[in-house]
Amino acid sequence: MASEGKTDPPQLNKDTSVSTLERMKKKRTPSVILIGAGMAGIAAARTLQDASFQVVLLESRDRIGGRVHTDYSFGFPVDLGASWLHGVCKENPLAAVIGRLGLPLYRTSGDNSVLYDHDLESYALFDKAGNQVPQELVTKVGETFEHILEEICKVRDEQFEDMSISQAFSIVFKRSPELRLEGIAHNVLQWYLCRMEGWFAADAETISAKCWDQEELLPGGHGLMVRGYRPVINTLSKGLDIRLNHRVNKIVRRYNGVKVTTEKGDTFAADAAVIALPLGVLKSGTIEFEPKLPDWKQEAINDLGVGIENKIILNFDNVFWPNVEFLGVVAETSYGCSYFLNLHKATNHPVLVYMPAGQLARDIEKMSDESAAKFAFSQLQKILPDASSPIHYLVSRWGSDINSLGSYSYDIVNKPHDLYERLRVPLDNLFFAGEATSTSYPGSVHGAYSTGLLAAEDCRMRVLERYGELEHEIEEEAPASVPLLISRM
Ligand SMILES: Cc1cc2nc3c(=O)[nH]c(=O)nc-3n(C[C@H](O)[C@H](O)[C@H](O)COP(=O)(O)OP(=O)(O)OC[C@H]3O[C@@H](n4cnc5c(N)ncnc54)[C@H](O)[C@@H]3O)c2cc1C
Repeated sequence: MASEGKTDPPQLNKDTSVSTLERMKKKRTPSVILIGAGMAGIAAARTLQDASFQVVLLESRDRIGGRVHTDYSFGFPVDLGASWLHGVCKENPLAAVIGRLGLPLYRTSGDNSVLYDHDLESYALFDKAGNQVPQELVTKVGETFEHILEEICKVRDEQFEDMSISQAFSIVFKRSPELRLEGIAHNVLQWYLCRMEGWFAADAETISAKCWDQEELLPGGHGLMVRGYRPVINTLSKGLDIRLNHRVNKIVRRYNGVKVTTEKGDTFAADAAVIALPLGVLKSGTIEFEPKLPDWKQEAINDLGVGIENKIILNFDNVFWPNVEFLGVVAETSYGCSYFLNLHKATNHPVLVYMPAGQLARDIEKMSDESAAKFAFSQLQKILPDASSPIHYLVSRWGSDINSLGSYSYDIVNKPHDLYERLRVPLDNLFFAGEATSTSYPGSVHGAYSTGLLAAEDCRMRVLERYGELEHEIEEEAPASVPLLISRM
């Protein structure tokens, strides 16, 4: 049992007879400690509790959900963290939960598109003087941007060494000077780059050209969770033993179990632990592991990238902007560009969401909330000089929040894509989950969810195997054995 206090899991004496041992094995309920009550930790806890494990979930914040954070202070839900379901299709690991809850989705893009694709989305882009960029030009530059990305794939396939997306851009421009656009078209191209940087929460100078497209894109396009992500978290966490304000700072692993200690000195012991902490927290070195993590695991933590994207949510008393999904300001550099998601389209509430990423997000985090909101509003005034001031605002700080220390993971230049898998691989009775352990869907909610399920299953198998219960389970549940398909006799 995972118990608070200074208890270790039961130790077996050397002279324990086999029959006593057998009885102990049968009597004990397998136990697990989950660390981090984000989507991954909650998914793992739910699965293990449903598999009759004794479960305790330790969470450092005074709330659950982690980087899923729906705020209700405006009188309606708005997401400060994740807000899209990437891949509105039945193959999405979260589709069943979302479907069962009847939660509405608002699609902002079509099949097989990443967020910076232009199809199906409606944009209104403006220059710094407030002149709207003609729509044909926006579409045309969008096509050029896609063409450049195709050329980037050719360039990187020819080279052994990795390079950044911005280096790859330069090579493509040298080879095909006609793709290097001028004037306002150049600025629109920078805006597309700015959207791409938002997707990775990182600057083009750091994103790997070899790996930028390695994640798996589910079909169905991207759907905004109209009522926020919170109902999903609430449903999955029902009935779990969650201890809020429990910041873990030490994890000890022994052959017969794990011991987890919090900042306040509370100790929990169990057969196994699932670590579902953000990559940024693991990178910070604030969690002591005993014994130390092996080099290959520590390298995965060090070498995976973690980017920053934030949201500055502006609530107005009326809608005075065009009826499009995205409003954007184009500029000479991607750093100078900006965009707003028009939540009014999806939710009917007069809300615009400003979303800076990479260095810009880092710079804005240095400001007070008030200054950050003013900055976002000043960007809006470039488009609409007569814009009325927001009545409320919310500002996220995912980069400096000690509970996240970053928004989500991405592939940095010169580092292999298999780092996600290395981060996931268990160490004895320690299992790892979280978006940064997902090779297929890193940086997403459904990715975090599926890693939680996977870690739970690995944990269940290992712990039950240890107690010899897996054999019984298999005997009981699958009496008629199905022959294995063996291709070589
Ligand atoms: C601004 C933003 C926008 C995003 N947009 C989208 C989107 O539209 N769609 C999408 O699919 N994904 C999006 N994402 C990514 C998505 O939110 C994450 O991939 C996912 O929520 C991560 O879940 P997780 O369980 O891996 O980590 P987390 O949700 O971060 O959970 C980890 C938990 O560990 C806790 N913790 C930290 N330190 C400790 C400690 N020492 N002891 C105990 N607990 C600790 C944290 O408080 C947290 O609750 C976005 C993220 C951000 C920040």
